[in-house]
Amino acid sequence: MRDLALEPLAGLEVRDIRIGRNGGTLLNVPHLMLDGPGPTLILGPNGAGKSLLLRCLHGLIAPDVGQVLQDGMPLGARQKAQQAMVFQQPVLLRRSVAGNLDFVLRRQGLNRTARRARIETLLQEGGLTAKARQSARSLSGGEAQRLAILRALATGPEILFLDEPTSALDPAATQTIERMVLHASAQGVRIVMVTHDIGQARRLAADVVMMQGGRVVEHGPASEVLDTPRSQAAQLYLAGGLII
Ligand SMILES: Nc1ncnc2c1ncn2[C@@H]1O[C@H](COP(=O)(O)OP(=O)(O)OP(=O)(O)O)[C@@H](O)[C@H]1O
Repeated sequence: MRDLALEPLAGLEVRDIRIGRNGGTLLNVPHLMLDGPGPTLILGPNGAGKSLLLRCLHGLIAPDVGQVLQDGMPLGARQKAQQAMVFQQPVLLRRSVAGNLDFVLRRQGLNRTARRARIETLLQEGGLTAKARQSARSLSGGEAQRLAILRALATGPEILFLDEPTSALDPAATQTIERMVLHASAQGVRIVMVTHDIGQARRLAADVVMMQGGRVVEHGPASEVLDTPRSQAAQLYLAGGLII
């Protein structure tokens, strides 16, 4: 486990990334630094470029120009191996709940005894102990998302990206996942999460990135961005105005 007193969270920096398609700009971020304690919540209307930014940060998409740096180093295999991502629709293997976790732990080279112990801890963290032998495909939406998060955490990431992980879930399931996210954050994992839910941003975020039209229109402490937004785009979005 990371010693939080000695070791700061892994930092992310965006340097002038741009993505264009068919003559239009999908993403244009001159600079963005995520080096605070987090969690960072990315907010904005549909099509604002939130998922694209997340995918760039995770190295799933290479920008046309520009760079993403992790702790000052360009994203390479080593940096990507320190990151994990959870999608809106959890992607699970056709195995048991425990089998899904065992799969990633095996790839990390853990022996059988170590894997068992780690699986037990993870299942407890996610409240899935009773479902260990059940097929992952038979889980409810909230349970499946919990397992997806546990599997992402099983790799021991320094950075966890989450793309609207609770958008299809009810308040109770959302609350469980928010607790898991905050727990991971407290353990020293940098959290970068996309949401449409302003309440969720208030509950979780240390800092908020507000996006519109492929651009970051505001980034700052959650209280500042959510309570006293400077940009008109953020003011409208937070007031529930229709941004078309
Ligand atoms: N591979 C691609 N090719 C072309 N256009 C794309 C591609 N991926 C995303 N886009 C476009 O880029 C824009 C931003 O998409 P993105 O998925 O990042 O939005 P978002 O803010 O996450 O929206 P939502 O809240 O609806 O998920 C959209 O107009 C989308 O259609």
